Amino acid sequence: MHKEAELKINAVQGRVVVKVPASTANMGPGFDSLGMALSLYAWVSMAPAEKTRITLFGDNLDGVPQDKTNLIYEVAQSVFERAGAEVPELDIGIRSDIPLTRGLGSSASAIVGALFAANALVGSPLSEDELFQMATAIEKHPDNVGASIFGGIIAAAWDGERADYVRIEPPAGMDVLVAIPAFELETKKARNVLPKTLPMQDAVFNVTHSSLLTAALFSGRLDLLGRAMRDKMHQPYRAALIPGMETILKEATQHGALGAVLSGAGPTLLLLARSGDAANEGLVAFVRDTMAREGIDVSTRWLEPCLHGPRVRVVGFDDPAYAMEPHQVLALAGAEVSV
Ligand SMILES: Nc1ncnc2c1ncn2[C@@H]1O[C@H](COP(=O)(O)OP(=O)(O)OP(=O)(O)O)[C@@H](O)[C@H]1O
Ligand SMILES: N[C@@H](CCO)C(=O)O
Repeated sequence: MHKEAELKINAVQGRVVVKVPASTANMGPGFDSLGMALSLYAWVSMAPAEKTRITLFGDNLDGVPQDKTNLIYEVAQSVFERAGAEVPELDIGIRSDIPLTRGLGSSASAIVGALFAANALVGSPLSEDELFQMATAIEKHPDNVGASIFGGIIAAAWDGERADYVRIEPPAGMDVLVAIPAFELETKKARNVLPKTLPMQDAVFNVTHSSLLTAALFSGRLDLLGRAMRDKMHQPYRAALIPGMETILKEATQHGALGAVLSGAGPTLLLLARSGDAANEGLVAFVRDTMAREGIDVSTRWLEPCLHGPRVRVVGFDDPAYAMEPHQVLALAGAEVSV
């Protein structure tokens, strides 16, 4: 049992609300390593209860379980177990602007939201690093969870036992265009199409380009992104699952993008562009037209890198918001950018 937890169990008398950013993983060649937090969010509210209740809020959570098989409930229990606390019944509210199974880190945001909410609920006995280690062990790749926890860009490596990372401040003046196809693609399916081994020359291509990309991001060399974001490890194998992707990745820089990649395991495509560039409208049209020619409905959205990780707010018993239903607290949280 975690000693501090013995003293602090149920230290929070109220409801915890956590706001977590979405994330994009890989950034092209940095497979399972490079991630960036995005200005799109999910919220988790959590309070002890007599009987478990899980309330879903918004349009993006269709099919998410509302019983104890829910990912957020399960992850919360792993925090209590680690901390030596017992909170078997929970009142959980979930709201998400991050579409599920689209390559924008919805599962990572749920895991991170659950870890931070449960930890806060029992008095924060686990450090940020412990939460990052747990998140990585659950999600299996640190790029999404690292970005959601630390914000900005992270370069991470996990050897199956410990994950290490360095956070990079995103270069200024860079906007993010996401093109989200109307169809779902589970990470599991998109990993199953990858080969078990790679030709040496492709492995070398990825190591060199991932290093170049990390250094370019670190030093603000936006001019290098188009070439540095090329990949031979996963995108060529996943292209068959996402009609239009190959053309967009190949031609995006001719339409003004700094670089273009598959976001995480897809199917969302992510394009980096200079903020306020006159070419940006044309870039959106190029992406939409290319996908339309393949018969794919796509919704496009401009985002920014998110510079922070989870925002945690405790709604105490005397807070008027405490009497609200979880979804009302989450509606409130959605309106309050400071949460
Ligand atoms: N807020 C949530 N609450 C509970 N479960 C969730 C939540 N968000 C995501 N999940 C679970 O995660 C699954 C999606 O995970 P998956 O890894 O396939 O996609 P993703 O995380 O959106 O994409 P990627 O990992 O490529 O960025 C959902 O089907 C659901 O089971
Ligand atoms: N790095 C992972 C991200 C998915 O969560 C992949 O591309 O499979």
